[in-house]
Amino acid sequence: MNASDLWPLVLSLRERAPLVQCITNFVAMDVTANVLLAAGASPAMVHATEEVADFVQLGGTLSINMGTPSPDWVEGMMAAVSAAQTRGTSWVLDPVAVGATPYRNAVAAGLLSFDPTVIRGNAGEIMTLAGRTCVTTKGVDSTQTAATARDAAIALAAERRCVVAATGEVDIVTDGRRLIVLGNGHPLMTKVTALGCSLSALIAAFLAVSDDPWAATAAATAYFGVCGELAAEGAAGPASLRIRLIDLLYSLDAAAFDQRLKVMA
Ligand SMILES: Nc1ncnc2c1ncn2[C@@H]1O[C@H](COP(=O)(O)OP(=O)(O)OP(=O)(O)O)[C@@H](O)[C@H]1O
Ligand SMILES: Cc1ncsc1CCO
Ligand SMILES: [Mg+2]
Repeated sequence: MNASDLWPLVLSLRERAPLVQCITNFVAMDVTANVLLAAGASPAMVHATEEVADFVQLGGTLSINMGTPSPDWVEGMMAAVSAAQTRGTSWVLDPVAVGATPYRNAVAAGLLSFDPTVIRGNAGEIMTLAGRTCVTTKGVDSTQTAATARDAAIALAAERRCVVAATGEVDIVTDGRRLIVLGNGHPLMTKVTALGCSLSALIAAFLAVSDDPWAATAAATAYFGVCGELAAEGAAGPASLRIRLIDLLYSLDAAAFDQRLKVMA
């Protein structure tokens, strides 16, 4: 995998503007919708139990994020993933802070039973889902490095027959057989909330433009990492990083992507 394998998916996304249905948390909604629009996708934040299954029939992909769960929202998530499974819709699970509380663990287990196409989490979340740790997550932020999560990510992907992305200082994307390690991004990205949540939704957008969920997840993660790194380098702090990231997702060109992409393995 290199830039010339991944970049065509970025172009497809910009050309095709796929619909991405998101049930995400209160913190992430605005930045997620803006990230998707800047990258060329068409976001819809739709969570009411009464309409989520009908919305799935419109033919978009789906991103489910359990960052601020409550019973009525979880009911909507379950109705959406059930409809997605029946229709064969590709969907992404972001298991925010799984391991932190019994409630979150139960929500994650319920969602997992509907076979996500991709699970994207930080290292602590991926290790928890793989049964490698008890409570090592510090709320929504990870206390683990993605490199530590490598074996857990492979095991989880194989067990669940899905793609797993474990993000952090390096990003690992695996389907249990194939593995790519991406070295882009910047530590300042951890000072902006919900960038991981936004990446999960961006992965859902890329799922719409590729038949290979592993390649789609790698492309989304690489593109986001390169844009985040470039955004951080010119930023005065977290707030300007956020704005610059949205601009770069909109304007990044093939030459800059090619020059910056760090495929480490
Ligand atoms: N130390 C770091 N160095 C470089 N890039 C990083 C670092 N930590 C996170 N990133 C990048 O930030 C983005 C979000 O990943 P992260 O693992 O922080 O998600 P998260 O913990 O789920 O975030 P959130 O819950 O706030 O949405 C990814 O693109 C990742 O590569
Ligand atoms: C800060 C925060 N709290 C619940 S979800 C969320 C966004 C980052 O995951
Ligand atoms: Mg997260």
